[in-house]
Amino acid sequence: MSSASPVFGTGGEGSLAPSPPVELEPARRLIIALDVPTPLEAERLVERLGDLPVVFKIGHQLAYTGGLTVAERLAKAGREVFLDLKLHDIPRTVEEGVRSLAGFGARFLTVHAYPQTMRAAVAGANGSGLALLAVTVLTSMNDGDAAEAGYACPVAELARRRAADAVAAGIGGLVCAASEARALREIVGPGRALVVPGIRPAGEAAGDQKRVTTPADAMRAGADLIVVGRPITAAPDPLAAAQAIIAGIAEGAT
Ligand SMILES: O=C(O)c1cc(=O)[nH]c(=O)n1[C@@H]1O[C@H](COP(=O)(O)O)[C@@H](O)[C@H]1O
Repeated sequence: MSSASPVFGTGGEGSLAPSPPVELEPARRLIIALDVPTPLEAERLVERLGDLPVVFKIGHQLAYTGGLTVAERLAKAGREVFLDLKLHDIPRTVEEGVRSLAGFGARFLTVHAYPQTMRAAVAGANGSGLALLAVTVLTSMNDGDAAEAGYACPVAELARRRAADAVAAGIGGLVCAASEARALREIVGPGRALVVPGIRPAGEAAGDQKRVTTPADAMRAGADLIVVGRPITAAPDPLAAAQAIIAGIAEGAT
């Protein structure tokens, strides 16, 4: 296992192999969402966070203003990078898109948990170091939102179904809410990463998130890594906010 893959080994299939999780220091379990408008602001934020060995996530907001270049620079500097592009398209487009993204040196890439999409992504990532994470049900959704989108089952059941589909497709990890983490662990076993967004330190505004949990509770529920955006990016002192969250990770992991 290389130092660039501290959580789980790569399966050589573009996914994470079901191997035992490795002990990780708490900071390595924190994924910070660089949800800012420009590469310059992203780089300033990274600088303010100093040498904390966190994972940096680049999503839609930053990717469309040059964020892939930021990803490449961070990866070249030895930082862990997560491309959160949530791919979902016809199989060929997904497979070739993943193949193109494999060149940026990122460690993680998200796709939506549709069987056809996941199989195509696994094919595209084959032979690269890119670990695929399938987004089960967005943490901004509750049962009412799932019904509005045409799903006849609660989000917890939809997440379970998608987790099973992800295992069948050979995907190595899932993005899920902490409320589903225990049930999904039963489905995916110990070797696949559970990545949990919707994290709010006690007392912080949920904003558009509907299935939220504190850092410590997410770890207690079985998260391998947690994703945090606004509680850090909007904090007056992002480094202090990140350190408080890392303390919560350590508390929940013991
Ligand atoms: O894939 C993700 O990272 C993701 C999945 C999900 O279900 N919910 C979710 O919030 N995210 C991402 O996690 C981050 C959460 O940001 P905050 O709500 O600001 O902490 C955002 O970048 C979202 O795009």
